[in-house]
Amino acid sequence: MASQTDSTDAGDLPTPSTQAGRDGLDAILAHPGKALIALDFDGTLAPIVPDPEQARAHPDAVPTLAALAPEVAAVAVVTGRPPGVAVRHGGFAGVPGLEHLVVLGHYGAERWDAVTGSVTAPAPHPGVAAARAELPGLLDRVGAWQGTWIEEKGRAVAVHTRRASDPQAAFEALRAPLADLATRHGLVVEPGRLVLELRPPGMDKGVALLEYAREIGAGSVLYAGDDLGDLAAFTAVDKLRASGTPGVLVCSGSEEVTELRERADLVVDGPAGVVRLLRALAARLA
Ligand SMILES: O=P(O)(O)OC[C@H]1O[C@H](O[C@H]2O[C@H](CO)[C@@H](O)[C@H](O)[C@H]2O)[C@H](O)[C@@H](O)[C@@H]1O
Repeated sequence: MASQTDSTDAGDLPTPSTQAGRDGLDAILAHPGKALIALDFDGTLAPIVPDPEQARAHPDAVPTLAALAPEVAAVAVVTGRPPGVAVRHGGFAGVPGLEHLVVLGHYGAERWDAVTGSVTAPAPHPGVAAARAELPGLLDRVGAWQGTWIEEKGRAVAVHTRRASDPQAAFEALRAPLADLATRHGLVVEPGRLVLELRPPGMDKGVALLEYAREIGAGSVLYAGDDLGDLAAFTAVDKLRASGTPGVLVCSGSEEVTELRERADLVVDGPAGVVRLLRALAARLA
C-alpha cells in the first residue's frame, strides 16, 4: 500500500494516500466528538534516544495534545512502557486539557487514568520473575555483545542492544535464546527497536485499542505508531474499518522500522511530524 510522506508546513492537514485513510480523516473532521486519537509513546511522541530513562515527549507534544483533547472524544497513549513511566516522561499529569487522558501501558495490561491519577494493573505473571532471575546468566552464557543491558519494567523485562557496537547483530544473536527463555516461563517475546522484551501473553496494543474504542463508543479512530508492537494496533484499526468505524493509520517514520510504512495511510517524519500533524488537526477542529 502506498503511503504519503509528510512534507507539509505546520497548520496544513496532509491528505492520506489511501481512500480508507481519507474516509477516516473525513469522519474525524465531520464528527470530532466521536473521534479517538491514540498514540504510541517512544518513537511517536518521544524521539528515540540511547537511554530510555532519558526519553522525553517532544517539547510540543503536550501543548498540542492539550489543544486537541477537548475537541475529540478521547486521547489515549498506547505504549509498551509501564504507564507511570510514560506519564512521567511524557509530562502528562496535571495538564489542563488532558484531564481525561488515558495511558494504556505495558501493551494494554496496565492503565493510568488522568481523572483518578492512578494505575490499574492485574496480578504479576510468575514467569517474569523466573525469567528475570535467569537473564544475566543467560546473557553471559551466550556471550551477549558488550553494551547489551537489561531494562527492569515491573511486569516485564527487556533486553536492549542500541548501545552495543553492532546493535543489529547483538539483537539478532539474542532472538533465539530469549525466545527459548520466554517459552520456558510461559512468556512471549515482544521485539521492538533494538529491544527484545519478555512479557506475559494475552494482551497487545490491538486488544487494548479495540477495548478502549468500544468502551468510549468511538465513531472514528486515528492511530499513530512507529514500531513492530504498533502493528497489532494497525490491525485493530483495520478491523474497526471492516466493521464500519472509519480510521486513519499514521506511521511515525524512521530508518529502523519499515513495516508500518507499508500499511500506513500517512507517513510523517518521526515525532516532530506526528506533532505537526496533531497540531494541524487541532487547528482545524478548534
Ligand atoms: O510502545 P512504545 O511507547 O514505543 O515503547 C516501546 C519501548 O520503548 C522504549 O525503548 C525504545 O525507546 C528507547 C528510548 O528512546 C530506545 O533507547 C530503545 O532502543 C527503543 O527500543 C522502552 O525502553 C521499552 O521498554 C518500550 O517497550
